[in-house]
Amino acid sequence: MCLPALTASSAYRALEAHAAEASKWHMRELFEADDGRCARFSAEAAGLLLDYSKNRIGDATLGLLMALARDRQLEARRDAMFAGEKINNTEHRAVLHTALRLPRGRSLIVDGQDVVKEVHAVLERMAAFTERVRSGAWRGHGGAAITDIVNIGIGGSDLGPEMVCRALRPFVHPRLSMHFVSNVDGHDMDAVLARLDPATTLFIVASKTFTTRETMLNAGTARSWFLRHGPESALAQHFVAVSTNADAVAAFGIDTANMFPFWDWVGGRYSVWSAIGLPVALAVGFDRFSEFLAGAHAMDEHFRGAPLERNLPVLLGMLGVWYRNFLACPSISIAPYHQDLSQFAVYLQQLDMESNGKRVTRGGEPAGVQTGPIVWGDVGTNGQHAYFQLLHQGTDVTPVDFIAALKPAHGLEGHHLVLLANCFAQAEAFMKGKTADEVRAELQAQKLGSNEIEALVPHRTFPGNRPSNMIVFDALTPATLGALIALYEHKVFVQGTIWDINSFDQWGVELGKVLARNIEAELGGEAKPGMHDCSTNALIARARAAGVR
Ligand SMILES: O=P(O)(O)OC[C@H]1O[C@H](O)[C@H](O)[C@@H](O)[C@@H]1O
Repeated sequence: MCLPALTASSAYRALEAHAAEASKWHMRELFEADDGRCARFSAEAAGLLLDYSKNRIGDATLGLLMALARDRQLEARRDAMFAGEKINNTEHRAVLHTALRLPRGRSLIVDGQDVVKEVHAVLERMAAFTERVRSGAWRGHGGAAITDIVNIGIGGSDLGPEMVCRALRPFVHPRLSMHFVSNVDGHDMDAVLARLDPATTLFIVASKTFTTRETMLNAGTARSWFLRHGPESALAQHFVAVSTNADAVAAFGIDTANMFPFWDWVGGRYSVWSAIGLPVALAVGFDRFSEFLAGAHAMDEHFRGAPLERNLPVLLGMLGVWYRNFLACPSISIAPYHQDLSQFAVYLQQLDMESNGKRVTRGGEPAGVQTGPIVWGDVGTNGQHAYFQLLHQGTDVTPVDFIAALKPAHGLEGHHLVLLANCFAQAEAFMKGKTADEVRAELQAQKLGSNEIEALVPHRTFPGNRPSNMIVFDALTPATLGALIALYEHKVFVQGTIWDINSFDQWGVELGKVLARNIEAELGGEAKPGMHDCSTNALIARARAAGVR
């Protein structure tokens, strides 16, 4: 079932040899020599255009990358995921976020159950519930319509719905304010509760396991706060749950009639398409939520059916492999030139780094090559005035994904033109750079003396040859956003397949959780301070002395 070592594959070795050659190329020259480069290195699907021409590649590079993808059985692996095979081998689970966006009427049998039927049964309940809340038919205990919705969840039970609600801001119901509390830090809950009227607030407790310490503590605090203002009999009007764990939901005191289920084959970081997306459906309405699912489904169909050479997730994924494994790039930066995508990089951090931050293969052998990159970024143009300096002139090469909508959702004159100009200019500057001769000519025109010119030349020279992808779409709609997220989900899958790692478990988050439980008991005085290292012991003692509780 596991693949042979990646470095042993002839396609990998051919790419190593090719990289030695390709690292001598400069993209400026590649563009000068080839007018057809942009047309050849662009592809379109599900409303997204991917222009990947500003990458350090030639036709041979792509040929070799696709050979590597085939060598790693990408198509068979992809089909196994879509078919519901238990590809999450350390948890013996299928990986079926793609089934969450299958249209009604399709069928997919997993363990004897038609998962599409189950999915649509929950979607129908979500549709009915969201309609009642949005229309005002669902009322708080004082008889008034809901005005504020607070999602309490963390990780995959927070990042997806929060990012999507922000991204679809222009579509949000005018009566509804959306809030997201994730951090166990009481400052988070405190700041949100201070703005709420308990009589018109609806809490969604969202947790796949319904055991996550942060979420349970925050949910308990929210419930106590509510009970200080409203009767216990009204809890059901103000608390609903989203989970796979009905017993724990009932034990918490939420009527399971007010629980929206999902399934163990939905990974937390892939769950925004499930009932975890309830805040999205409430905010923008069920029809828009359906469009969001349809956009992702369109990308699924593309990923399943398009030839590898024209396949957006495959291209994005294999370009990432090229930089990670052959050109030694440790991180990638995400630059959405769209304020409503302000949470997109944070969302991708969990999607990518929790999926591919693995050091062993599915068979438990050392991965043997670098795996998932560090993912970071922020919206443009803000990033330009913060960290783009390092991207232009730092010692590491960081590939950038630019993301831009051609049409804004606002009518403010002039802004969008300046925004897009900056986006395109940054990508051009990364690619072209500025040579020493260009700097000299510029400074001579300013009549600087030759000594000063020579002193400034190294500082003002840009090496260029810095890669970027440009992802462009017409406007940020539910459908486009669905396609965009699915594009990155499948990109992560492509890379996990090449590296032969399990992209769908996350054992790395466990150790800290266990240690925190121990220290929690010690800080609370329920357990004697344990035999930690002297640093941890001293920190515990200091916090106890400060009276932490
Ligand atoms: O939804 P929950 O079960 O509360 O889990 C919330 C999050 O916490 C875990 O520690 C995992 O790292 C995440 O993958 C998950 O999304």
